[in-house]
This record gives sequence, structure tokens and C-alpha cells, in this order.
Amino acid sequence: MYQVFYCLTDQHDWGLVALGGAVCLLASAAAISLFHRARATQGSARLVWLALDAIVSGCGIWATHFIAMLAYGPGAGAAYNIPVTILSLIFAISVTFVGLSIAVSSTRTPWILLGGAIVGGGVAAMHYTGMAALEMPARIGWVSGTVTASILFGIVFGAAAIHVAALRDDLSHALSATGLLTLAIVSHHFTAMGAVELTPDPTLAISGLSIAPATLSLLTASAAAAIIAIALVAAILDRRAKGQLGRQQVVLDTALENMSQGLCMFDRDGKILLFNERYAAMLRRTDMQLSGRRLLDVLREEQARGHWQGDPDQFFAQLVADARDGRTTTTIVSRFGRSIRVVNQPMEGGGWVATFEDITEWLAAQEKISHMARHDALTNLPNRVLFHEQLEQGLRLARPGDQLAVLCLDLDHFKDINDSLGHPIGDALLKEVGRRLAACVGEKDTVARLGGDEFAVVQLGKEEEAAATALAGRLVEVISAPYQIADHQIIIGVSIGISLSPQDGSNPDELLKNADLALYRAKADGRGTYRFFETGMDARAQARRLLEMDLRAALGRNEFEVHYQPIRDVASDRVVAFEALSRWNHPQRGLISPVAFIPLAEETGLIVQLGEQVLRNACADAATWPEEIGVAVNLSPVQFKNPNLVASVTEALAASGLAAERLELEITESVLLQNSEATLAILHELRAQGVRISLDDFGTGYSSLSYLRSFPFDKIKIDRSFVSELSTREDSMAIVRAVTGLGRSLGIATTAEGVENDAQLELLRREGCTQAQGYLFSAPRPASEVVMMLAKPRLRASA
Ligand SMILES: Nc1nc2c(ncn2[C@@H]2O[C@H](COP(=O)(O)O[C@H]3[C@@H](O)[C@H](n4cnc5c(=O)[nH]c(N)nc54)O[C@@H]3COP(=O)(O)O)[C@@H](O)[C@H]2O)c(=O)[nH]1
Repeated sequence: MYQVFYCLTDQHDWGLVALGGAVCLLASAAAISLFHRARATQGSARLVWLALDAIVSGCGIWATHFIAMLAYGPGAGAAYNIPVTILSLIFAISVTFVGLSIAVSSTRTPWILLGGAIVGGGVAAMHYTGMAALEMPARIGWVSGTVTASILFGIVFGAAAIHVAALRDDLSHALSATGLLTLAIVSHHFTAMGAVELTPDPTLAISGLSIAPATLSLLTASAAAAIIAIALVAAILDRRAKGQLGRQQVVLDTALENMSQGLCMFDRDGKILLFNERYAAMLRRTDMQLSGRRLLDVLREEQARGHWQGDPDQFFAQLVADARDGRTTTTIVSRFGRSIRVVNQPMEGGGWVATFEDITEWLAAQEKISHMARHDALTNLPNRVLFHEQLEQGLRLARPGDQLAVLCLDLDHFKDINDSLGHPIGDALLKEVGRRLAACVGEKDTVARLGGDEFAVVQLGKEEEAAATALAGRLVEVISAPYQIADHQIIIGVSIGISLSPQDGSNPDELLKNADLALYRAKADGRGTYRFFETGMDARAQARRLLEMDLRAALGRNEFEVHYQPIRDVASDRVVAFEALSRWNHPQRGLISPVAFIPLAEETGLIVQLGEQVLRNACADAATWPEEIGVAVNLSPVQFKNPNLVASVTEALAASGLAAERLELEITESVLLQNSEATLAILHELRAQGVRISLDDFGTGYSSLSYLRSFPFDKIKIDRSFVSELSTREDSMAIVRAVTGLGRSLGIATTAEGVENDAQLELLRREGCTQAQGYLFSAPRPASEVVMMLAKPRLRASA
């Protein structure tokens, strides 16, 4: 150690030592920076950086050595043998190249240390070759222990320098590695110089191929400094560029890893260039080597694991061919229970980018939306849109000889259920109806809810008329069976209209329209039944539509007038009341019977307005009659659904000044059939005002005696169908006798309608009927003739 210290302090020029140290430090910094560049690159770029690094390191070591030798000052007459000097440079560069190559190529510490040690060995190789180039009149001897120490210093610090550099590419590691490499070179050089023992020998001559130390040192120092500076600038510029690239890479990586889609990039041979984690996770390839691997090999491995079905070679060949031909493909594949949309987009210059999107939830949502657009939310049956489509499809696929039936169904008086029991019960009923319908039809048939209480069925077959008849009969029966919903037992009927293809139409609209016309007929024929479409229904429907328009207009134009028919007391043979019967005084068609417009007015709800008009006029007219004469006004069941009924009666009485006791309201049994509790409440309210209530058309409907118990009617009116057959049918006579007997025992008046002759009147008198009404006395006449009807007992002679 003393030897080395003595050598350094006493045998060296400190200025030149500092210059050598500076060159050494610069060279080391450049070497470490280039080492990092080499590690950051691959292939030929790495080789270029390695070569540059070896040149810079070798030149640095070489220049340091010769500058330090100038500082050592071997004395006058000394020179360097040029070939050996060049050889020392070659050694420095080549050995360093070997060491750096080993250290750059591996990530394992032992290899990196070995590489660094070789670099340190390169320092020693250069030094001792350089010393061998020294020619002077003295013999050089070596202290072997110090020589060994010098070599060890070079190796150990060299290994440490490269190890630290390999740990991380940042400033602190670069500075530490630079310091260690400088230490490796400097410590080796000065230790080795401490091992030198010079013995003067004037016989030793300088060869011709030599160069003076000062010249060599200056030359090497300036050449080395230039090379090192250029390399350092190159390394810094490259680092900067790489840094920018690195930052871009970070941005790209962040974007890739935060994509909701999986992404994988392939080269023209189908080798994976890049992929994100979402890709690996989506295809469950996280535990596989993917980078740089051919997709074909990945698929084969997956197939071997049982994760992939199909022919990998064929699949892969198709992908490569699509990319080569510039075809973008989009497919939806099913992987591990998920639906994945794969888009393969060819890249310029070959290869392709594949994106993978998990669309399982999206598909489910789409399916739900499309289901909702084509199905009824309440019953989950196809809606009008889907029904139309299926009908269209059925017609398209029908073969010669096939028939198709369209059944349009409408629940009878469903609105009453909704109004009286509330919408939740109505909804539950519709659901149950839908369920019963679906259970009735065949597999190929379609049941749909078209809206509200309208349903429809498409039936396919050969003998459709017979099959549709059977199905319609079954549906009427099944739908009419009682329903138990919440605490309510509900009975509801259904009307059905049927059209057949091809005879009733060849397209969905025509068939639906004709089935609808047939449905209208089924309703007009009393509901709870089915009807097939017949030619002419259309014309009737058209006529009905015109009548409806006319009816509305007539109400506005006050075209309705009231006629009165006398009701006579049988015992006294005196008129006791008049029944108010409306007539439509049509400007073109003349007087129209109520039979022609009352049912339509009821269906359209116009009866409410019409009934109020009749009531007002009847009360006003009756108020002008003698006080003992009453007036009877018919009330339709529809009017009982109007919450203003009681108020309109009160108003009519108040406006006319007619005593309530003179007003008689005639209702039929059908009024009591609908929501009887509410109806009874209205009747009681009216009764409380003093108005009398009579039960009209008794015997024609359900004729349940319980109706007579449910409300204390003032009068029972025997329907004219019994009166007209009194003399010809025993049973009619029996019914009249029963009703009059019933009235007597209940203390209620009985009025026989439609009395047309004296024989009928005589029989009724004998049976104890209290009142009679009919053409025998007078047909209904305008109000202006009431006075005349009161004066004359009969307007017509008995037949
Ligand atoms: N809700 C309302 N209904 C009304 C109103 N005006 C009439 N009507 C109902 O229309 C039906 C037909 O009435 P109309 O054509 O007036 O027939 C009545 C009489 O003309 C007829 N009648 C009377 N006597 C005889 C007879 O001897 N022979 C015979 N063939 N027909 C006769 O009977 C009808 C009266 O019936 P009713 O009401 O049952 O007492 C009819 O149902 C009317 O109720 C109205 O304003 N509102």
C-alpha cells in the first residue's frame, strides 16, 4: 500500500493525474450511459450500442492510461512502441466488448457480475500491454503481489460498477456506477504503477517504431475525449428520445390497460405483438405465454386443455387470409358463457388488430327491449306488432290448401269490472284471461293481446272453418268460467269475431278488419258468442258509423222529440200516466224508431245525453198536464254508470216544477245485473226524493224473484210478448197470472204492455192486472196530442 501511495505522491505530476482522472470520469459516465442504452434496446440496435460502448470504454481506459503515464514521467529517452500500443487499445476495446455483451444480455446477477469482472479484466489487459509498449534505457520489474492487487481492484470495482448500472436506469444508479467504474480504472492503474521497479540499463535501445510519451498522451487524450464526448451526446440524445418514447409508452399502456375492450395486435404471421390484460382475462389466457407467440400455438394449447373447440389451423388460416386481403371481420363468439364481439381490423403493412368486447349484458338488454317492443307488459303475450308479424309470416308460409283463421276477442262489459272493482283487479283478470287463452290454443297458434280487453288468435290448419268453430266455442266456454281474484268471484263473457284466409282476406289488415266486423256482429247479437265474417258486414258497419256520426250531430241539433203513450187504470178505465218514448225526427229520413238508435246510443255512451234530454222534456211536458197524471221515463243501464244520474233527475224535476211523485222511472233487470250495490244505492236515492221506480219488461230477462226482494219496486210491467200470446199460449197466460198474483201479494201495481185488443184486456182484467198500455188505447203520440188522448178513451177501434 505504501508502495502505491509513494508512487502516487512522489512519482506523479498532479496536474496530469487530474487530467487523466477527468478523462476517466467522462469515459466512465459515457460507458455507463451507453450500457443503459444497450440494455434498453434489442437486436441490431443493441449491438451498435454495445460496440459504441466498448469503443468509448476502451478508448477511455487507454487514454487514461497514457495521460497517467505522462504524469508518471518515465523519463527522458522513453518512447512507446507503436504496434504494441495499438494492440493495447485493441485489447481494451475487445475485452470490454465481451464483458459488456455478457452483462447486457442477462438479467441474472452472476452473469452481470461476470460481465463487469471481464470489463475490469479488460482494464488490466490494456494496462499491462501498454506497459509492454514502453521503451526506455531501463529494465522494468514487477512486484507480483501488487500486480495481483491491481488486477483484483480492476475486476472487483468493474463488476460492482456494471452490477449497479444493471440494477436501474436512473440518475443515482448511473452516478454510482460511473464512480465505481472510474475507481476500477484509476485504482487498477495506480496500484499497477506501484508494482513497477525500474533498473537502469543503457544497453537497451529505443526501436524505430516508437512515439514520444507526451505526443502519444496528447494525441490519445484529445481523440479519446472527442470520441467520449460524441458518444456521451449520442447517449443523452437517445435517452431523451427514449424518455419521450417511454412516456408515450406509459400513456399507451395506461390507455390499453384501462380499456373496457380486450385488444390484441398480431403481425403478418399471426404472432402476438401486443395485448392488454382485459384481452387475457376475457379469453382466460392469463396463465399463458402470449407475447411473441403465434396465435395458432395458443389455440392449439387451448384446444389441448379443452378450452377451445374447432379446428385451430383452419381458424388461424382464415384470420391470416382475411388480414392479408384487407378484410375487416366482425363476429360474435361465445366464450366461457359470455358473448364476445370480435372485430379483426387489418393493419397497414400486414398483421391485424383484434378487439374483444363483452356484449353479454348488452345483448340481454337488447333482447329485453325487443321483447318489450313485441310483447304486452301485463300478460307477456305478443302485442299487436308481433301479432301482425306472425300473421304475415303465417300467410307467407301457407301452402296451397292451408287455411288460416283470425279470431278477434273482446271481453263483455270489462269496463264495468274496472270501474267497479278497480284497475288492479281488472289487470289480474286480463292476466288470467291471457293464461286461459294460451292454454286453449295449439302449439302453432298465436295468442296476442291487442290492447285493453281485446285479444286475438291466429289459427293455422287445413279445415279451418271447423277448427275455428271448435276453438271459438271452447274459448267462449273457458273464458266464461268463473274467476276467483282476490276476494271476488268474477264472471265475464267474451264475444268473438272470426275471419278466414284466403276467402275473407289475403293480408293481415284485411283479415283483422273483417274479424273485427264479425266481432261487432257477435256483440250486437247479444255477446257471449262468436260470429264468422260475412260479406255485407262491412256495409253494415259503414252504415253504423254513419249513423253514429248522424246521432252525435242530431243531439247537437235537438232533433229528438218525445212521444207519449197512455197508461190506463184497468178498473176505472182512466188514463193515469203517459210513457215517454223518444223519436228521432231526422231531416231526411223522417221519424226514426228508438229501436234503430237506442242500442247504438247505448254503445257509444250518447244515451246519457239523450236520456237527460228526454227526462227534461218529459218532466216539462208532464208539469203542464193535470196533477193526477204521471209520466214514465225509461232509463238505460248505461245511464246508471253516469255519476250525475241522480243530480240530473233532481234538476229536471226542479226545472219543470213537477212533483217527484208524478215521475216514474222504468228500469230493466239488466240494470240490476251490473254492480247491483251501486245501482241499488242510486235507486234508493231516487226513491228517497219521492220518484217511483218500476221494473220494465218483466219476464224477458233473468226474471229473478230476488230482484223484487232487493228493491221495493212500485210497479211491475209485464212484457208485451206475453200479452200478445195470452189467448194462444198457455204458458204466457200462466206467466201473466203469476206476475199479477205476485204484484197483488206484494202490493205492487202491474202494467200489461202491448195490449192491442179487448180480448187481451178482458183476460188481464180477469187476472187482476191493475194497468194496461197498448195500441188498443193509443200508439205513442206527440206531446201536443196528450190533451186529446186524455179526452178520448181509445184512439183506435179494437181489432
Ligand atoms: N232508455 C230509453 N229507452 C227508450 C227511450 N225511448 C224508447 N225507448 C226504448 O226503445 C224501445 C222501443 O221503443 P218504441 O219503439 O217507442 O216502442 C214502445 C212502444 O211503441 C211499443 N208499444 C206500445 N204499445 C204497443 C203495442 O200495443 N204493440 C206493439 N207492438 N208495441 C207497442 O212498446 C215500446 C215500449 O216498451 P217499454 O219501454 O218496454 O214500455 C223500447 O224498449 C223503449 O223502452 C228513451 O228515451 N230511453
